[in-house]
Amino acid sequence: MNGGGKYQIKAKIISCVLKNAINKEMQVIVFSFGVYEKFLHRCRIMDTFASQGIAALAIILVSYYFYVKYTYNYWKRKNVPQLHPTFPFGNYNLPLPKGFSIGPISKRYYDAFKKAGHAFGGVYVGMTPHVVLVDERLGRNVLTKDFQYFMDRGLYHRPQSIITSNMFVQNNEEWRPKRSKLTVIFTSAKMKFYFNTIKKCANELEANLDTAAIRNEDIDIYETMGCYFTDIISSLVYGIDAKSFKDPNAAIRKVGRELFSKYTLPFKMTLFLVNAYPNLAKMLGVPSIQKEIEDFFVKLVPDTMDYRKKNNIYREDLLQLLIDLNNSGTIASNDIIAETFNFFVAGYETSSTISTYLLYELAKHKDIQDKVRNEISRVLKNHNGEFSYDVIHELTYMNQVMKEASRKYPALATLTRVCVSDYQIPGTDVIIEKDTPVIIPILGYHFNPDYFPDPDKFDPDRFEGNVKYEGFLPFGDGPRNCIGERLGVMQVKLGVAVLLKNFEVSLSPTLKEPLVLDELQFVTKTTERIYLRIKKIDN
Ligand code: HEM
Repeated sequence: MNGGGKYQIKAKIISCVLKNAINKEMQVIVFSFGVYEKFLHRCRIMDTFASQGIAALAIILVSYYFYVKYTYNYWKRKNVPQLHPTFPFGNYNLPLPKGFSIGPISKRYYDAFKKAGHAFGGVYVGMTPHVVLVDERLGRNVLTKDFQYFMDRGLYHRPQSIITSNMFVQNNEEWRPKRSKLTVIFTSAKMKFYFNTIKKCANELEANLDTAAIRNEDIDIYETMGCYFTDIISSLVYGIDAKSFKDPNAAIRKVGRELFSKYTLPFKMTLFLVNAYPNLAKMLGVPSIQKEIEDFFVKLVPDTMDYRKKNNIYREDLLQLLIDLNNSGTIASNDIIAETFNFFVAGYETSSTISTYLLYELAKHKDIQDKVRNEISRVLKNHNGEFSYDVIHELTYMNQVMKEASRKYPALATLTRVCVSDYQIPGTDVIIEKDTPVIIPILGYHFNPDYFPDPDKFDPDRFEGNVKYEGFLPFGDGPRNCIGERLGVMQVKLGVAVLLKNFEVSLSPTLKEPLVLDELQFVTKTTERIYLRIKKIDN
C-alpha cells in the first residue's frame, strides 16, 4: 500500500473511532485531515513543513466553513422559520462581557417569532439547532400531554460530579424512579410537619427586621429573604441551624450566595461553552460545578449523618426521610448527597427571587400592600392571632399576589426539554427530530398581552377566582413540574405575611428604576439590588 493510502485509512479509522465519542466539529477536522493527506499525496508538491501546514489549515477552514453553513441551514431545510445565526454563537450572541443566561435570551427569541406571527421557530445555540415554542399550547403539550417525547431537560452535567447527579439534571432512566420515591417527602401531610421549622425561621426574620427598623436602615430585601430561606432549607434539608442572620458569612449562606453570584469572566466563558458546545465542554473536562462547592456538600452530608448516628439523633426532616429511603435500599448513599444539594439550590434561590420582587411591587403599590395586610389581620383574628398552616392556606388574596409576582418575575425564565423520539408538531408536518433541545420561553408567555393585557402592570386581580392561563408556568407543569411547589409557596407566604403584619414597606430613595433584567443569572434577577425601607407597625 502506498503512503497516501495509509494516511487515508488512518484518518478514516480515527474518524470512525471519534464518530460516537466526540463532537461533530472534531469530526470535520479529522475528515479534513483525510482530504488533506489525499491532496498531499496526489500533488507531491508541498514538501516543506510550512507549506504543508498552510495547506492543512486552508482545507480545514474551507471544510469547516461549509460545515458551519450547512448546520446553520438546518431549520431552513425543514421549512421552519429561523433567526439569522452568526458563528460561533449562533443566536446565543450576547457580547462576552455580558452573559449567557438562556432565560432573558429566550424571551428575545420569543419576541422575534411572535412579532413575525410564527407559532414556533428555530434558533442555534452555538451550533446546535433548538426549537422555540412560541404558542403557549405547544409549550404546555410538550410538558404534559406529549411528555413521553420530552422527558429530559438536557442540562450539562458530568457524572463524575456527585452533587449535580440529581433529578433536576438526570435523564429519564435515572429521574423516573427517583421522582416516584421522593414524592412522599412533599405531601400535604409533610408540609404541616415542616411548618413549625419554617415558623421558627420566620421569627428570626422578624427579629432581624425589628433591628433594622429601630436603626432606620434600608434593607437589601434579596439578601434578607436569602437568609430566611437559607435558614429554612438548611434546617429542613440538613438539620443544621445556619444562623444566617446572626452571621451573614456562615458557611452554608456563603456557599449559597456564591452559587449564584460568582460571575467572573472565566465563569462566563465556561457558561457559554457548556450551553453552546456541551460536547466540547465534556471533552475538555469542564466541571458541572465549582470544586469548592462540590467538596463542601460532599463532606456536609456524611458529617451530619455520622453526627446523628453517634448521638442517636432522629429528626423528622428531609435528610432523615432520605436516610430512611437509603436504609430500606430504595436510594443510594450518593443520592442523599445529590438530592439534598438539589433541594438546597431549588428551594432557597427560587423562593428568594419571588419574595423579593413580590415585596418590591407591594412597596410600589401601597393599595395592594394594605389589602394583603388586611387579609392577614382578618384571617389571624379567626386563629387566635397565631400563624399556622391553616392561616397560610386561607390567605387567598395573597395567593393572587404571589401568582402575579411569579408571572412578572418567574424564578426560572425558561424551561428546557429534549426530544427523546421524533415528534410531529401538532397541526403541521414539521418533525422535531430526536435529540433536538426545545425552549419553552416562560418569560415570553408571561408577558403575552393576549393572555395578560397590559403585561407590565402588577395586577393580582388577573388571578381572581383561581383562573388558569395556558402559558402561566412558574412551577413548570406535567410529570417533571416542581416537586417542591407546596413547600415553596408555604415558605414564601409565611415570610411575606410575617413581614407585612409587622412592617410597612416602601422603596428606598436610593433604588434606581426602571429595573433591568440581569442577563447573567440562571434565575430571574435584576442588575440593581432592591433596597426597601421598613417601618414598624404598632399591632
Ligand atoms: C417559590 C419557589 C419555587 C419555584 C418558583 C420553583 C420553580 C421550579 C420550576 C420552574 C421547576 C422546573 C419545572 C419544569 O421543568 O417543568 C422546578 C423544578 C424542581 N423544583 Fe422547584 N421551585 C420552587 C421551590 C422548590 C422547593 C422548595 C424545592 C425543594 C425543596 C424544589 C425542588 C424542585 C425540584 C427537585 C425540581 C425538579 C423536579 C423534576 O425534575 O422532577 N423547588 N422548580
